[in-house]
Amino acid sequence: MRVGLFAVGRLKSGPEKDLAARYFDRFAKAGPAIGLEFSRVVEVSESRASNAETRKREEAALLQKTLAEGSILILLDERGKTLDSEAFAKVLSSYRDQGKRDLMIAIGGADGLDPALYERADMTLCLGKMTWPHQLVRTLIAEQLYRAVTILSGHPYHRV
Ligand SMILES: C[S@@+](CC[C@H](N)C(=O)[O-])C[C@H]1O[C@@H](n2cnc3c(N)ncnc32)[C@H](O)[C@@H]1O
Repeated sequence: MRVGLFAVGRLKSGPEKDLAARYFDRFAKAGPAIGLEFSRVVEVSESRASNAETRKREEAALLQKTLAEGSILILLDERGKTLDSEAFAKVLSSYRDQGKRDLMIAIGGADGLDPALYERADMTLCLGKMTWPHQLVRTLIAEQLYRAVTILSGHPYHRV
């Protein structure tokens, strides 16, 4: 199963971008052995429309364009479902075992994500009840993807 990320908001070169890239790279190297491949990071600029509803709708349209048919869509949202790392790993392996080909994880911009996406989404995932800036969210989810691979492959990176 191919796993990708859609992010509203571009990361400038710098430590946040480097750290996220480091975990995506580790995921890309370790994932194929257990049937998880890194597909891509799609980042789009925040819409410049004058009201939040329009901005979110425009950003959602860009996300919809990137979704392959039948893709699993996971939205990141502080009001979503909280999972521990083992449970998140199980979610990924369960979609993989169902034969899903693509999974996309989406991070919203300053306004959050468009309500229509919540109807389309397979899951809304919370990375803690506090609100994080999108730059940090990218690194957090990249690390959890890599951690999930280590959990599923029995690698000692993950210890409890
Ligand atoms: C700065 S936040 C936007 C907050 C916005 N006020 C909202 O209501 O969604 C940017 C994005 O980061 C992600 N995000 C921030 N905190 C999060 C958390 N605790 N768990 C999951 N995703 C989070 C979400 O995708 C959110 O759309």
